[in-house]
Amino acid sequence: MATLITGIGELTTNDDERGRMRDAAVVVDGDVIAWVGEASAAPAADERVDVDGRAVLPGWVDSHTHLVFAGDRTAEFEARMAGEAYAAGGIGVTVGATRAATDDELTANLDRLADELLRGGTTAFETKTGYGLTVADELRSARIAATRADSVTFLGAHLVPQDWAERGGPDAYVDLVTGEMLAAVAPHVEAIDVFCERGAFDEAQSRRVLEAGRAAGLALRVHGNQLGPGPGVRLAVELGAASVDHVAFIDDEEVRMLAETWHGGTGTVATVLPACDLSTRMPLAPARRLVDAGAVIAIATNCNPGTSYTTSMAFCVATAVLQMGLTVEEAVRAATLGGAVALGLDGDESAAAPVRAAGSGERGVPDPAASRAGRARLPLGRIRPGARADLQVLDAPSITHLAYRPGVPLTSAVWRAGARVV
Ligand SMILES: N=CN[C@@H](CCC(=O)O)C(=O)O
Ligand SMILES: [Zn+2]
Repeated sequence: MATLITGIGELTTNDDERGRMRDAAVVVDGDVIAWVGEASAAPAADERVDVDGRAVLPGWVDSHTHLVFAGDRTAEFEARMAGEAYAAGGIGVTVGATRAATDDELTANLDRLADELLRGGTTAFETKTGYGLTVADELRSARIAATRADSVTFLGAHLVPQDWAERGGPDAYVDLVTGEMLAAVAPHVEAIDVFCERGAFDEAQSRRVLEAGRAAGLALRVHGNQLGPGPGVRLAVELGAASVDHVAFIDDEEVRMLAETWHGGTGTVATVLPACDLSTRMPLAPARRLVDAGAVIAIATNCNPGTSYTTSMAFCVATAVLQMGLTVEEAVRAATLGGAVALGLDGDESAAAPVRAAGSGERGVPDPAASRAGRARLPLGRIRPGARADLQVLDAPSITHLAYRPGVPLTSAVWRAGARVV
């Protein structure tokens, strides 16, 4: 059934050919965008929805979340607001609660947060394992994640579990992550990630994890330069990662390296996580410097109970404009198309492929076994014919109101894969 969405005062397409349009209309047919143009030239459709001059933009694509977890870290947050610094060890609190939770409890929590994302206009999201840290718990986390996420990332290298201190320590745990754990989880995920940071995994351990993931045909992601300067950005660029995330402590040379990855058509996305920077009282990632240098950025929530317990992409976009110096257009593009590019789901050759042969500039061919069931992937992040029909309506005349009226829930209607869900 085809639906004509008309009366669009301002349409943000992210499509280089169409840009931002006034007095526009969109036809949704099945799960795809079938037509985009001037409302006055719109074709007939089975159903008609008039948004009465409101702004329409693509659904948010949240490319960095940790939604398979149990428990709460309010006490840690209160201590942080009283001056205590964030430390990776807090992850262990959530690991304990997650291991103790049933599948139903983890699924219910994921559903609660996925529904919250949707109500806020997020029509596609990635989520990670990483609070199980045993083969069985990482495998069940990946399976539960796959029930709702558009992309799943294996983060067995999130923290060295306490019980490994006397079982050979970090290197022995990395043997498990890159061996039995990866073999079990790889068929259920699209990417592998590592927390390359003091208190988590060092450069050599991170390299081992990423190289094992690449050999399994997975896309690479890195939690890098979050708590201080470190090897994460350089490692991500060297190994052809799809994204390096956090990048709060990054120097001019690392900014240049990230921008340079895009000179050959593919590249490593720099994902900024504003809500996490604020919640951990860390410096905000230099999004303005990254964009000015020609890097491709994404904005994501990093929703997790430890450092960023929010599902609001609108809050992250407003913060990116008000505090990180981005224009509204840049922030909206980073929170939609940027996320899609980071996930290799924007449908364009220019995107970071799920797997990129390191250093060669060539695209690796994703190992079909590495992505779940080889599901057909409609392009995300743009409103143009052939894209998945993911769009949101703002109760506002323009996207500027996302920053002009920060904290106000402006998303008033959402279509996901052609179905109206809000
Ligand atoms: N830094 C690593 N992982 C999460 C934090 C996880 C936690 O503290 O529970 C992050 O991206 O911020
Ligand atoms: Zn994270």
